[in-house]
Amino acid sequence: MIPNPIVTFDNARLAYGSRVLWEGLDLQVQPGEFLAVLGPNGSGKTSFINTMLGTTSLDAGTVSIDGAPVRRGSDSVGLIPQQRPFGDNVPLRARDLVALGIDGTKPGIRLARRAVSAKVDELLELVGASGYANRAVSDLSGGEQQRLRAAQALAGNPKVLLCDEPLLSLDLHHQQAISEVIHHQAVQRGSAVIFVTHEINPILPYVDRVLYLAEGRFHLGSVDEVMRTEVLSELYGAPVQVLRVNGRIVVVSGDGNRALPPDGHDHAEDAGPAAGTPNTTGKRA
Ligand SMILES: Nc1ncnc2c1ncn2[C@@H]1O[C@H](COP(=O)(O)OP(=O)(O)OP(=O)(O)O)[C@@H](O)[C@H]1O
Repeated sequence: MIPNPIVTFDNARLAYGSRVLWEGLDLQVQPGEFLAVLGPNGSGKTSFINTMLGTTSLDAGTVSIDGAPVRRGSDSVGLIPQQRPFGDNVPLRARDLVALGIDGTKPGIRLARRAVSAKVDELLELVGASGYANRAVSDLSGGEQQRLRAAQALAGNPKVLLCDEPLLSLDLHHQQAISEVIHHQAVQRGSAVIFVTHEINPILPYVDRVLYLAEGRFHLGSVDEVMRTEVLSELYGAPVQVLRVNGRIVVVSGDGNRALPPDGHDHAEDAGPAAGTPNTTGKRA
């Protein structure tokens, strides 16, 4: 039996002024599903996440979580936000930050201190952060802080786990480890994972479907359906080649000379690739 979807977009549209980011989006995400969201800078990936957090409103259509209209601060939704360094004045240790994900926003459901501490230890271990559990958050590197954000989001065991470029500042080893932890959350605990990324390769083994946003349009389907030369060329309105190299996906600009990340965006050159090619906190909101 197919379970009820946990996230449902119905004929959804998001525009800022005259600029349409996406429209006509019908999407149902099932518990345990892993959805990757790709697209070039400014295509609307973070805005898509924000509509599920209730911090950005659709201008047509609906989005619901667990059968109810989206609302801010829902316990059903967890977020690993885009990386922003914590300021020097954050007076927290690593373990305090993770603990906020357990009891920070739930008056009345406080666990005994010892239980919280054990749970924090478990989460720190999961993301490979036990070694700096007692250090001040503001003294940690970007990647170390990002692993804590992942632990904090997992602490609430959310039905929907929103991840906004969670691997950005991580080294390869920790990209792999955090991807595995997030996949485990989907498979073992049934969270629907919605994972915004510029780099699909670290999560390629786990992705069930891809939502690719570009040029005010989108394409939704399996990796094999979406990450294809014809599909991405049509989406961008310019020639792109999608290659598989040693199990990795490489997107190459239309002239075939330059490899781009799988989102088609040339991060080394923000003006975009060669002419004629695609240009390409805590806990809950
Ligand atoms: N509140 C807002 N009002 C007007 N424009 C906005 C607003 N929020 C975002 N935008 C614009 O909408 C576009 C999409 O932004 P968004 O952050 O969703 O893109 P993104 O795909 O996540 O980009 P990136 O890959 O760079 O993180 C951008 O051009 C951005 O400037």
